[in-house]
Amino acid sequence: MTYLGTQAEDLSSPSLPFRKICVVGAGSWGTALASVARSAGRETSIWGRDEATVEAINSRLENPKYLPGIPLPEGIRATTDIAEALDGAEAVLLVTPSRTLRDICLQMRPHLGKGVPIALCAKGIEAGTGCLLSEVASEILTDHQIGALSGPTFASETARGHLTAATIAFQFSYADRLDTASSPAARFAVSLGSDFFRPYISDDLVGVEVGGAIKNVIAIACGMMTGAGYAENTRAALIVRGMDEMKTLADVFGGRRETVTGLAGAGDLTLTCSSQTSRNMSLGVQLGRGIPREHCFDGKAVVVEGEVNSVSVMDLARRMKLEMPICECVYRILHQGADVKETFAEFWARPIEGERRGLSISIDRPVAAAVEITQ
Ligand SMILES: NC(=O)C1=CN([C@@H]2O[C@H](COP(=O)(O)OP(=O)(O)OC[C@H]3O[C@@H](n4cnc5c(N)ncnc54)[C@H](O)[C@@H]3O)[C@@H](O)[C@H]2O)C=CC1
Ligand SMILES: O=C(CO)COP(=O)(O)O
Repeated sequence: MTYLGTQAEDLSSPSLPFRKICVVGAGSWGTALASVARSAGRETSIWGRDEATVEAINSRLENPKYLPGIPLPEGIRATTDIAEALDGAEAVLLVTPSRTLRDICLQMRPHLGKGVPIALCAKGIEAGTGCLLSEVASEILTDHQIGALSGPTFASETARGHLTAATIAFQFSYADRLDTASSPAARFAVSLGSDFFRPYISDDLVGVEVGGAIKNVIAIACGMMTGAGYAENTRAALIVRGMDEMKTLADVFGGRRETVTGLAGAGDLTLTCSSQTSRNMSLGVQLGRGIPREHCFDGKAVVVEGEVNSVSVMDLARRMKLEMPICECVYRILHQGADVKETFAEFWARPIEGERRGLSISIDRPVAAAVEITQ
């Protein structure tokens, strides 16, 4: 089996799949991942806090609240009891929204088996502390290896069995490097891989997490500009300038730029900025069309990670004196009442600058042209 390294290595021991995987969180992505694990042949449990959802998964093989009409494979055991869900689990996929992470880790801690690795599947940066989610989890679950699973993965598509690729990242310990096949990343990959789900392995946890956290904020920006009438050229430009902001943050945390151009960075950014299946993009489109926030999604509460995370990202950017102008536009519109059209008009009228950071050029534009945008 060949996994990591610049030279292909032949590993004598094959990776051992986890016997039982516990998915914590029975929303759309948690349910889709339980389906992935079960379809790959794993014993699979899923913990959810909603009795009705748990009951429906067990009795009807469906999650009517989050993935209505999508059949789940037989044999997923759903429960509202976290101790029962974690009992005997050799690995955990943690799939509740980013703001709940600290609390869920504390709930899980007494029930986790010794050394069970945990892959975080939420996307974000903790509000207040500016910590990556892996830093939060590592602080609480000190005896467990913490990694992340991320990539261009709409839950409804994955659950329907559409081919999906994702990155599974864990920092590699010295022992992992000696025996790559036994590393948590490799074991998660062989445990989840199937004819429709293709995991790629990475040892750049930070790069993967930064990609996931920033892409949602940029997707809101793309949505806002689409809703406000900007065209495809502008959206493509925004995606790539957004990737530049990912690189800025990856540099600060010690992530790799090549990860930013991989599945969990460019891949997820492209997906999320191209489709209103994305809740982040969709929120942006609605706001760009002038729909007040309280009326977006017909007034329903929907998890929009980029909305909360624009606060933590900007907080971090300010503290570290980083320039992240697109994230700043989103923050100002969402949280300071700035106008969508005026804010993005100002953004595109910034002084001319080098495409690459570090190429130190800043030229004031000679003419301030007023451009009327039409749909
Ligand atoms: N839906 C998708 O396509 C994908 C989502 N993600 C990420 O997965 C994470 C979860 O999102 P979704 O599953 O989409 O959300 P969702 O809205 O479909 O479900 C949220 C789930 O979290 C639970 N929850 C909410 N607050 C909780 C709390 N305080 N304690 C315990 N459970 C709580 C809800 O009961 C529900 O089961 C997010 O960070 C999202 O960015 C990542 C990849 C794909
Ligand atoms: O992360 C996702 C796809 O990879 C889901 O995006 P949304 O949270 O915007 O729906």
